[in-house]
Amino acid sequence: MLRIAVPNKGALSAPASEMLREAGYRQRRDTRELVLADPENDVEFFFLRPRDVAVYVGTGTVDVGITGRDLMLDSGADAVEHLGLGFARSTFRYAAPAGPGLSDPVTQVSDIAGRRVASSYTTLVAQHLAKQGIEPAAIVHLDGAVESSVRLGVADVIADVVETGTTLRAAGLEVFGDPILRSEAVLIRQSEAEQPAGLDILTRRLEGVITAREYVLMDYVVPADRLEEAVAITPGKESPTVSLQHHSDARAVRVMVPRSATNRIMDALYDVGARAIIVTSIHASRM
Ligand SMILES: Nc1ncnc2c1ncn2[C@@H]1O[C@H](COP(=O)(O)OP(=O)(O)OP(=O)(O)O)[C@@H](O)[C@H]1O
Ligand SMILES: O=P(O)(O)OC[C@H]1O[C@H](OP(=O)(O)OP(=O)(O)O)[C@H](O)[C@@H]1O
Ligand SMILES: [Mg+2]
Repeated sequence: MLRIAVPNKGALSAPASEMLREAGYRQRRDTRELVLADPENDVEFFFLRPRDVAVYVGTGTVDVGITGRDLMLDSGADAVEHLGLGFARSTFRYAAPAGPGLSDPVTQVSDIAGRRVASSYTTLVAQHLAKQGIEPAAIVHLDGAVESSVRLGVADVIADVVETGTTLRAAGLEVFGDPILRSEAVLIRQSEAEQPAGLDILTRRLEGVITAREYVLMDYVVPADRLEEAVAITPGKESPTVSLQHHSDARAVRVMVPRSATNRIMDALYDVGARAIIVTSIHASRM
């Protein structure tokens, strides 16, 4: 039975369970449940703190887990990324007070030398600064609400998860330097261990959900002499399916296109003479 760790709280918890449910697995109804067996699919779920998922996977106590790339790297656990899951995307960045009237502002990474940095991801920060030869005065570990640390006087700079930037702005902070890391939810497994039985099925199922989320199905009709132009716009994941229209010699095309580009592609297809362009959501897929 494949043992899968899933975050029990926080930003990753609901979308992780949602993805597993879409992939056909049982998920808990009550957030206090800590273990859930799904014998039909030969898997067992362990609901653990997001930070602890990599620790359990790294020691082999569970076979695989869902966590954030940032959390996995910060944990130092003996685990590797098996599959990017495409949700909980964020950046991990430095930020400091900004604006006119600051006597000695921090505006670039080298300015961190001699200052105090607060973060929940102190291993990531220490590694990043060490690599650049920058010595901070201190790296202060906080559990959360790191954005408040500067105002409250325990740090001069923070390194934290940024998605929309709303939390930073509310705290009067501004990012500086390049992102330390781009993160998303990932499925992880132990580094050197043999692939556990059942992981291939879980992987295909999750990939199926990701594809169904990222792509739509597009159908259109195009005059035969413009087919090549249309296919150049919609090359598909592998290749489009082209058939003959029944009452004319126009071509009917069915192809997968990235959901985010749907309208741009429809405009471009229209310009090369395609009509009856219809977009359909993909409910499930196995590529
Ligand atoms: N606003 C956000 N947008 C996208 N991803 C986020 C956001 N906040 C956190 N994450 C991601 O979620 C993971 C951390 O989750 P979360 O913040 O729930 O854990 P935690 O801070 O350790 O736990 P908690 O805050 O519940 O004590 C990281 O991978 C992080 O990149
Ligand atoms: O850029 P934004 O869209 O504002 O999102 C980023 C914020 O979301 C997370 O906080 P969370 O809610 O997990 O609280 P925490 O800091 O207490 O962990 C993260 O730690 C940032 O504070
Ligand atoms: Mg958090």
